[in-house]
Amino acid sequence: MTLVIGLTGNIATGKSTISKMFNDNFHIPIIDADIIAREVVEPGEQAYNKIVETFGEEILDNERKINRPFLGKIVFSDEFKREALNKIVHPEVRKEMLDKLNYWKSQNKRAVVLDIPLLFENNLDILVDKTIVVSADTSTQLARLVKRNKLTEEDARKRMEAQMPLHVKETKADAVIDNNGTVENSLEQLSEILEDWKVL
Ligand SMILES: CC(C)(COP(=O)(O)OP(=O)(O)OC[C@H]1O[C@@H](n2cnc3c(N)ncnc32)[C@H](O)[C@@H]1O)[C@@H](O)C(=O)NCCC(=O)NCCS
Ligand SMILES: Nc1ncnc2c1ncn2[C@@H]1O[C@H](COP(=O)(O)OP(=O)(O)OP(=O)(O)O)[C@@H](O)[C@H]1O
Repeated sequence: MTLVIGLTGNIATGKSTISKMFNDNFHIPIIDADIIAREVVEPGEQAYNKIVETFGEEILDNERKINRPFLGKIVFSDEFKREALNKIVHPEVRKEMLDKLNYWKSQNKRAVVLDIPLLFENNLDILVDKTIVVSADTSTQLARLVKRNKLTEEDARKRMEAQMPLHVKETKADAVIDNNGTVENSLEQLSEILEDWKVL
């Protein structure tokens, strides 16, 4: 039996940093919703065409690819526009994730990780056996987001507000990793969780 672990957290709390540990330290495969969400909107894909129809050609860059920072600014300032984008992208992401999950299950992997930022918002926790939330204080989250995405503080806050509050996610999770400290400290927490769940 493959243990399916759902990994989530809010933007810039460190979910990708923890996700990488599953592969690098424990050889557990990861299915990353953010990566799939990029692949399904490449030029020529069905979702790409629908996005251009809905948002217009002004969201394309000079290579006719989607200008992600620009589209981000639009959808994180308007929840109806965000909903419209989600409606186009999420079904495609879900399909791909399920295909990949079935593949890893067929390989009899002891565990597999579904790395999904909107796991609880979209009720995708029904797909997994256990959930882990990666947590960080709001101030840490904001600082990491401003630095990494080169956003203004106002734009960063808008992105943070587009997600379910972290403290609510924490109450829904089977385990929480406090990622305010060092990366090494978070690795120790992850290792303990996996030992607890008899994955190691
Ligand atoms: C708006 C877009 C173009 C911005 O792209 P950008 O490269 O700047 O960000 P990226 O995709 O790397 O996402 C960064 C983080 O933003 C948050 N986020 C992304 N989309 C959403 C959303 N629709 N609602 C809430 N939070 C979101 C997540 O925490 C994610 O990890 C892009 O995020 C997108 O297409 N979003 C819709 C699809 C989606 O929901 N993806 C998330 C996983 S399925
Ligand atoms: N424990 C830590 N100490 C210092 N910096 C960290 C730590 N964890 C993550 N970071 C940094 O914070 C930023 C956000 O981390 P990461 O990309 O892992 O977050 P994320 O939750 O996956 O974000 P997103 O939801 O946007 O995909 C990155 O620049 C990362 O290098």
